[in-house]
Amino acid sequence: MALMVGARVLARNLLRPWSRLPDAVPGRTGPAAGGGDGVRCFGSPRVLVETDPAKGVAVIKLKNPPVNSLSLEVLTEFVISLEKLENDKTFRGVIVTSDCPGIFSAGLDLTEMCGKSQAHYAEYWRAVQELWLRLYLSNLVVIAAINGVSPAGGCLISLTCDYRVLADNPKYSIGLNETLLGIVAPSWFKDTLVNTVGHRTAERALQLGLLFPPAEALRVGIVDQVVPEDQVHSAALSVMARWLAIPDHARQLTKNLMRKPTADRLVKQRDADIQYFLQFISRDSIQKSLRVYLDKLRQKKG
Ligand SMILES: CCCC/C=C/CC(=O)SCCNC(=O)CCNC(=O)[C@H](O)C(C)(C)COP(=O)(O)OP(=O)(O)OC[C@H]1O[C@@H](n2cnc3c(N)ncnc32)[C@H](O)[C@@H]1OP(=O)(O)O
Repeated sequence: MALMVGARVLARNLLRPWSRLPDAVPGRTGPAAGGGDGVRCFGSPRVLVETDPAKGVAVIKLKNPPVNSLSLEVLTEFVISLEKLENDKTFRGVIVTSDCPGIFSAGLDLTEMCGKSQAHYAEYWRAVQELWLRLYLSNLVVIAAINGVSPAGGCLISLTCDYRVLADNPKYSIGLNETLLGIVAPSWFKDTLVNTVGHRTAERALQLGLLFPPAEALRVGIVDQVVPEDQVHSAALSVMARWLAIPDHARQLTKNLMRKPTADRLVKQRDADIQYFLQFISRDSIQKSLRVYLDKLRQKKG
């Protein structure tokens, strides 16, 4: 029942025409919209989309202050934005970045996984799965312009992209640090990391919950390029041009060839994966670990 409710809510959100999103920001054009002539902006307050139809490129900027945690709303709005871009033949590539200074994304929203109902957990997890599947198999060229720290779910978003550019700032670490929270990265998080850095590096990184600073992130291959902070966007655009020089059909089929077997493993057992998540996240010991971790984050300021 919980699964049906979750699926219904997500389906309703996904099918909702863009213009009727409650928070939709009307399209703006031109320099005032934050770009040069012809740059159009649309999106929702938490997921901004700037498009440059002439270049066929869009920029998705996560804007969920203070830390761009991936709440249910963010996940849903992200999927809707991506779907809208994919359905518009004008666009061939998208850059994913952050509008929150110093933070790419703090990962999954811990408050969505703590002290909530089973129905909520199911709905939330289905939304996490949906975003991963959409990004991982997107027909668009997807480049991550990582302009801030990127733990756990933030790292996962980057790993689904075709190429990762990281800003060279020692504070901007990236990795799947789930074990540090006393939780376990699901198998498809693990698969995404293994496909990027190889088995041994992934095993060590996952067990130790490693967060790699830029130079090390480049060395192990969790990112493809490290550039000065003020060049992240221009570097992402240069990389995009290179990827867009390849004929779409050949690149898309090749991407599918490389990624479909991994995605299919989740697609074939989505409901079982949700059930596993429900059982895991509902355990008293896991809820306690998450509460302790959240309290520690909150007390940091005091
Ligand atoms: C089968 C189960 C699998 C589950 C998989 C989970 C994958 C995940 O993604 S779990 C999330 C893992 N994320 C993290 O470990 C990151 C935690 N956050 C941080 O380390 C820091 O916040 C930061 C380095 C990202 C930013 O540090 P900064 O000093 O700028 O900000 P803070 O003062 O720490 O935080 C501000 C504010 O935001 C709250 N917050 C931080 N992270 C999260 C989060 N992931 N979810 C929800 N809320 C978060 C933090 O508690 C502060 O809240 P208050 O303003 O209320 O104190």
